[in-house]
Amino acid sequence: MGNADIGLIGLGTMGQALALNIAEKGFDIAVFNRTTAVTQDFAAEAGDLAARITPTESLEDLIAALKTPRMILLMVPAGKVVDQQIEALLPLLSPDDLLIDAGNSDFHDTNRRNAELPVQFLGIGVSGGEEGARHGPSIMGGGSRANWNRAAPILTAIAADYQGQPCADWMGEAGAGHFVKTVHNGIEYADMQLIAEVYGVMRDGLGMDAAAIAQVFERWNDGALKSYLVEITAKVAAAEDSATGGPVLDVIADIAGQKGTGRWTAIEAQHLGAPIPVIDAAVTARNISALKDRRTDLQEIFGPGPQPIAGQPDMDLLEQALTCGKILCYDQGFGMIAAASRDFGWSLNSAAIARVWRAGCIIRSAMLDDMAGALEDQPGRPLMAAPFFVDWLTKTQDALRRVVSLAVLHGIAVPAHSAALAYFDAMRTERGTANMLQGQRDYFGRHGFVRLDDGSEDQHGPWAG
Ligand SMILES: NC(=O)C1=CN([C@@H]2O[C@H](COP(=O)(O)OP(=O)(O)OC[C@H]3O[C@@H](n4cnc5c(N)ncnc54)[C@H](OP(=O)(O)O)[C@@H]3O)[C@@H](O)[C@H]2O)C=CC1
Ligand SMILES: O=C(CO)[C@H](O)[C@H](O)COP(=O)(O)O
Repeated sequence: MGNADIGLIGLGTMGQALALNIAEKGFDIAVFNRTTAVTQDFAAEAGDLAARITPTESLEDLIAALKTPRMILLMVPAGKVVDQQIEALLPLLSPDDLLIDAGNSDFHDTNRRNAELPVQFLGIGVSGGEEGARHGPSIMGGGSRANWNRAAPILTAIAADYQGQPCADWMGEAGAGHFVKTVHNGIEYADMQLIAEVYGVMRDGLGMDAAAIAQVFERWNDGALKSYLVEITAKVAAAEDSATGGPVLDVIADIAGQKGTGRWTAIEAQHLGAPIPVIDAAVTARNISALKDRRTDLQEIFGPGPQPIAGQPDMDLLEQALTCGKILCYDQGFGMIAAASRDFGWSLNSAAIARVWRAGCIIRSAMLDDMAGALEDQPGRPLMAAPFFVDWLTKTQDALRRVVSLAVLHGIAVPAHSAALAYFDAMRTERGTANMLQGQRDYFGRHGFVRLDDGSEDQHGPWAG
């Protein structure tokens, strides 16, 4: 039996940063990577922390380096790689040993692994990118409470700290942690898309250059929108390209990558019947961004969409529209979490989730603390019905309406803002238009409808013949 408190497999961007973080917090860690040279370089560059790190070159050596019962964290790409890695480990493990999958796994896979594996298992969502992993990520745990309690001393020690509280918590059984991380990433996509749309209005509608745009986002980061994403937006906009001397932004191709978690959120929301149109719009916007050739062709046919907006730029209007869109996007994310909690029997605690997202993760923001408070005060109620957010939505909805109108009239695509506004209007409309859908369904398929006047079900209209 070895001395290491935990093992880590996968010394990529996240694995290396997590391993150093774990060592820095005083835990002995043994590490293994498929490519041995990476392990050797990592150990050689670990500096003062090297004393707490045991580099190993085979899974057998890794296992031998660990205290029993063992705890091993996997930080490898999601999907087949996780299954293959687990398969390779299983013959070396005992039933009490605990495997922790810390990558961005599909929560359905985590449900399956949790049910099937002959060892202990946790699926945890880790957010914060490389910097977060190194100095304090946000951690969303899923699996049995007992297994969480086993890993919690290490996971809470390495997590981000929000005013003395660790941003690491148990979300629920089985795949609950990876589910919450998936929704986190869906919100991340939406938050980023809302920001990118405001950038588009500034650049294409108002003719602002990257430096001016950077200054606006920097200022906004002192207000209601204070957040990591707004902070880095200002930095991205301000950065200079060494080759051209111009803004880096101007040389970055307008084609967004995506590894799939935003798409998973959109797909899962459809299964749950949970409306998340801002997240859907953000995923679709990334898909459209990838159709560069088609966009180039169509611009030649129709001419460019965006036209200059005349008049004085009103940055306050944009700030309020972005704030309004953001609140509505989070309302949708927490609505989806509530739907999953009901359907999967997970008892997900929305306020606790908001608390875990307050620091360390990519979507961390000042507003998440207000959200945690609002969700705590009114469990089971939508975020947008909480008095604090009712005030915000009341005072910013007009700006959202005006920015969407201006953008639409000037050919600037703002799908996430438009989706947020349509959601707001639809959600506060008691008498919607689905009576027409029901009439159509009954007309062509005798699907039946409910009568409003007496509540009778499976009624049919007078269209037979
Ligand atoms: N990057 C980020 O910001 C974040 C990433 N994540 C998630 O963390 C996980 C790791 O991401 P990241 O560190 O960025 O990825 P990297 O690509 O930087 O590293 C991948 C690691 O997995 C190992 N690996 C790849 N394929 C295999 C395989 N077939 N068998 C064994 N080992 C393999 C690589 O080893 P080798 O050196 O041999 O190639 C490497 O150590 C992913 O699930 C990702 O989605 C989560 C939050 C944030
Ligand atoms: O999980 C993350 C942040 O929270 C990862 O950075 C993830 O890769 C981001 O998603 P995508 O690559 O699809 O933009």
